[in-house]
Amino acid sequence: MNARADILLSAPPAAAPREAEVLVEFQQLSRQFQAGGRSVQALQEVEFGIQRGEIFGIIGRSGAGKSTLLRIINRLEQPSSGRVLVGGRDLSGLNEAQLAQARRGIGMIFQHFNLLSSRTVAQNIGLPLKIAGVATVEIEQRVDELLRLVGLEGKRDVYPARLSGGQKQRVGIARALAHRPDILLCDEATSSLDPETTQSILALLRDINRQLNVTVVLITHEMAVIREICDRVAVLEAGRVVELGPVWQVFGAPQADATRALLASLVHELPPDVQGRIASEPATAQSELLLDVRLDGVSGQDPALGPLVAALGPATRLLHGGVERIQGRAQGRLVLACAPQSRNRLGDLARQLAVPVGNIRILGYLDHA
Ligand SMILES: Nc1ncnc2c1ncn2[C@@H]1O[C@H](COP(=O)(O)OP(=O)(O)OP(=O)(O)O)[C@@H](O)[C@H]1O
Repeated sequence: MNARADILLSAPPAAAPREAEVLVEFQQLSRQFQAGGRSVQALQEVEFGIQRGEIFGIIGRSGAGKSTLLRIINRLEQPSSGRVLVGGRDLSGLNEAQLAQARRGIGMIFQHFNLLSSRTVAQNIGLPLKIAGVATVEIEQRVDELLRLVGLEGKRDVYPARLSGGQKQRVGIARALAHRPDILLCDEATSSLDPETTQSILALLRDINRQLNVTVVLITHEMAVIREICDRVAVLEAGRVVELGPVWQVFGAPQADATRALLASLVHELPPDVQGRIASEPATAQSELLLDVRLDGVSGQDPALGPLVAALGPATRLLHGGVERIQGRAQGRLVLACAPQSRNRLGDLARQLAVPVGNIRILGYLDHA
């Protein structure tokens, strides 16, 4: 699907070298809510900029303020104090018509797609244009371009109920791009999709970003998504930005406790496609048991593969690992996938590797559904 976005939708091509132009700027932004007679400080003195052309991630624990921050960009929420500039412009002084016009430059997609079930794919995509009073012929033409962009040419007249989750999100993306926005806000856009579909939607978002130079701002609970496509990331904790920087830096050497806690799911350094498929229970009979084995020098030997397979069964696979010898002892880590029944043989495995059984952790189950 990646190649789809080479259809440039009659937009000018992205300039090759991107200049660091700040497109969204938060200035001393705070937001309070009154709930049940008490005040909740959802955002506190947030101050940073998002550059044109980047894919920017916002992460944080539940309740940290991510949605509020995202929704303030297109004024679905209002700041209590401070300012947000979009393209150098403060949207707070605008009347309704001006705000509607400004919002056309900011598309948004959602976790649950928010499609109208009584409208076809084409009607859903064309709706923002219809509302804006665009002529029918022009809408038809634009909808065709957008259908090609998201790879849904064959689904023009289908109703949402007949689409898969990934296809629904493609419709959501097409609709969000109808007005050729500069910014695309993504609110947990892949959180209800399976790992493979997530990858294809991320590839589409990346293509849209690169080919159309649309700035993407996304919030997600999935750290693997941030690692996969974001250029920079901000970490929110109790409404404050506690860390911000390029993803390689923040994920490679997290400074804040909040960041370290969020990244705990990635410490095993599994490839993103594996990371996204780990579940706490086996989903199907084909699901594999995933083990993390720490070799901490107790064993004097490098782990031999034969006895390891003898303990866990012939279907055992090595997914990730590294062993080094320090002062003649094996140190390292192995991540193994094996048959779920091997769960009862962890004692054997510990004996074969000459490690305490506590060095073997069950990470979960790898789903192949
Ligand atoms: N309309 C509202 N009225 C009252 N409190 C609100 C409202 N919207 C958000 N809050 C509160 O503001 C804080 C930040 O909420 P927000 O939804 O922005 O966090 P979040 O990081 O997006 O959380 P999650 O990951 O769970 O979606 C929370 O304490 C939340 O309960």
